[in-house]
Amino acid sequence: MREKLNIGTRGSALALTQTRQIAALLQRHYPAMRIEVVVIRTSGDIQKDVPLARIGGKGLFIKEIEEALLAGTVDLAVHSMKDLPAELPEGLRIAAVPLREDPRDVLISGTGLGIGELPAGARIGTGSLRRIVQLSSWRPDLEILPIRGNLDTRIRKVTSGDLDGIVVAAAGIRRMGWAGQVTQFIPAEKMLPAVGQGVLCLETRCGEEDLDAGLAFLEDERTRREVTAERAFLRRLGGGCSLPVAAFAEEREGSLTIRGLVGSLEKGKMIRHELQGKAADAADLGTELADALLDGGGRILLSALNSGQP
Ligand SMILES: NCc1[nH]cc(CCC(=O)O)c1CC(=O)O
Repeated sequence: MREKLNIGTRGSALALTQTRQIAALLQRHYPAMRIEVVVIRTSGDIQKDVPLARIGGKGLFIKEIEEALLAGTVDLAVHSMKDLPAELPEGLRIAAVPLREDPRDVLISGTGLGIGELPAGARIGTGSLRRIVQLSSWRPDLEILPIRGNLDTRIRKVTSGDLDGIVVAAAGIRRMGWAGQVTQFIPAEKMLPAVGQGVLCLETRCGEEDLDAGLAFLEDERTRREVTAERAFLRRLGGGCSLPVAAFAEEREGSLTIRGLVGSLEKGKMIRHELQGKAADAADLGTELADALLDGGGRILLSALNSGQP
């Protein structure tokens, strides 16, 4: 392995925690290596107050980090897989996919009541179309309010009483060591996770085989196949993280089950589908699931979304 490694990351508390965890694993594996964490500001960090669904671009938390990779300023980038668009820029690759953290969403509520028990009109914060669609299908009587910002500022909206609850990813909460604040771990049946949720992505430049070989000890092959299926699904739908779509693959004993969902702007309306097949055919299963959803009404839902009609 190399003598020196520059790792690029966003500067949010969660991104830094994730990156430092990877850096610590690398340092333990390569005690003599000099590792530097380089913080890079991304467009997503700069445009802090604009709802993500409105900015709508793909890879807002990624772009500047990928530019630094391509320019050689950093040799490795650590991202949340969920923030990574389906298509990678020419010249970059996913070198390693570590073991998936908890893929579920969680509710943090001030009163300790779960989604099923919240009173009508309870004010719940989330900016993600995927969560809005599934929440309003489950509990059309809740008031859903857009929020953005880092995890700690979101949690403060609950402790201050501004909101009755927020829905965020379990993985971020667990990595920060805040699982004690969770009111409810929401089962995937009720809230299908985003493509890649709970997974980290180690991205490098193509053609640096020594580096990729040196990172291989961090790879979890099962997580890689699950993410391969989910990202093939996303690619077929043409998506980034701002579409109201969800997909969640789970591998057991060589068999892969992938569940997908496409939502609409019409309150609570969504379509779901599920496929099972050989784990070795992960990418094909994801693509097939996307086609089944597109043909089963998803194409109309997504085109209405692009034209701004409900
Ligand atoms: N930029 C949003 C984002 N990207 C990754 C995570 C959580 C960690 C993960 O899913 O791996 C979050 C925050 C959230 O959705 O609560």
